[in-house]
Amino acid sequence: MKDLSEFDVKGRRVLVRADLNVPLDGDVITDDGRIRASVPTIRELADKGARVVVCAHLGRPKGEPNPQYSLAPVAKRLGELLDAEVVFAIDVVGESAQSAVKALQDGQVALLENLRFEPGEESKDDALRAAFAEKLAVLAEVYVGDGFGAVHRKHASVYDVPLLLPHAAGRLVVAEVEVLKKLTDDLARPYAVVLGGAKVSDKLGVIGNLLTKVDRLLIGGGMAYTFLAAQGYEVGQSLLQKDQLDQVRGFLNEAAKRGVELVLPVDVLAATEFAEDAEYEVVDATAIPADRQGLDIGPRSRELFASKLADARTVFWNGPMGVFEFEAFSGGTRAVAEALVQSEAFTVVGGGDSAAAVRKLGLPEDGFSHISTGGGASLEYLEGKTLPGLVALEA
Ligand SMILES: Nc1ncnc2c1ncn2[C@@H]1O[C@H](COP(=O)(O)OP(=O)(O)OP(=O)(O)O)[C@@H](O)[C@H]1O
Ligand SMILES: O=C(O)[C@H](O)COP(=O)(O)O
Repeated sequence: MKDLSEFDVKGRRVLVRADLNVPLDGDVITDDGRIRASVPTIRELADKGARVVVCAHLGRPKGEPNPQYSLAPVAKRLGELLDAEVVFAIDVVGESAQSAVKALQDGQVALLENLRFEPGEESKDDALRAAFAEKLAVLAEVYVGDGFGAVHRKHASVYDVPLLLPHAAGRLVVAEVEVLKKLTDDLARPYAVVLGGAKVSDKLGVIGNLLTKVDRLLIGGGMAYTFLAAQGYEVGQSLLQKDQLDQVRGFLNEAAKRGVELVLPVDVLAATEFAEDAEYEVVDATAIPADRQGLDIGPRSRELFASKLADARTVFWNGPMGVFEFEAFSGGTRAVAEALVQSEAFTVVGGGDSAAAVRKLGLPEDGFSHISTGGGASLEYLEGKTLPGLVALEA
């Protein structure tokens, strides 16, 4: 990948694809980690006199404008972190974007509205994506790929635009790849991977390959219920990926065959509803009442997971163990995070919400070897998949 210092950017329009997909409560950013992580590249370009055009996505608005997913609060926060004005375009490639870019002076920064307001961004139709990519590409003369959390997506701004413009990798992408490489090369064993979170269908896909690499796989969070259901247990109203039950049964067999220890929760906090103040009880993971949903792993599972992490020498963790945003259901995530902080292993946490959880729970960031901005992206990297955003930067 080309380094961005290989380009003379002074006076040139540089399109930076960042991952600014931060958690929001209304229009309040609850964790600005991904914005902070994007600052070094943007600042370096601005300091060198580039006219910096930042583009990014937020949430999954499905190809049409939706004020709930506007990047406006992110533009404000980015400006505060840069200590400079960030001009916000209220569309992606329309009049507002074009005039904002045209008006940029050397060293100034603009942020375009959410890329996913445009149907071309995520389209599986190559021609539609290419047409949108053209519109983005004309806004700039150079492309810098720095949205590590999105490099696993074959989206216009990640994959097609760098093929149209001279391109370089940003500082964040370079740093992330450097650390994650250590987890694919010569790693110290036992190697444990902890998976949780809510993007169950996305992340179940990586398990097949992970089983060829890890010694232990711990499954918590929203992921766990499809595994429990695959073993024939009732999971009530918990997150469940019904169409992937057969696939999960295959993983259970494969793990047994390969001697990979697959660790599932033995108890869960079963709540009456998805709410901060929901009533709940601790139940065996094999006996979740039909009208309840598991919102966190239970106390015995916390101990079990911590014990399985205690002697690991390499640990990768993606996805909270429960709905950590609700105090009552944050215990499992805290237990795993604390186990990693106490461990002497090489520990990597990946994912927007996982990293946010570490900070929200007040754990020291330097208690981990690396906190990655990528969840799905780092998992797919570890799985050995070729990632479209990296392929494009290497071209
Ligand atoms: N049992 C559960 N039921 C419902 N939601 C859950 C459960 N456990 C965890 N979650 C939710 O999972 C979300 C995080 O999942 P996600 O897969 O997006 O992780 P991530 O670390 O952000 O990774 P990525 O960067 O790929 O998005 C949190 O908002 C959390 O509340
Ligand atoms: O949160 C993430 O993992 C990245 O920003 C990618 O988002 P996505 O899973 O909605 O593509």
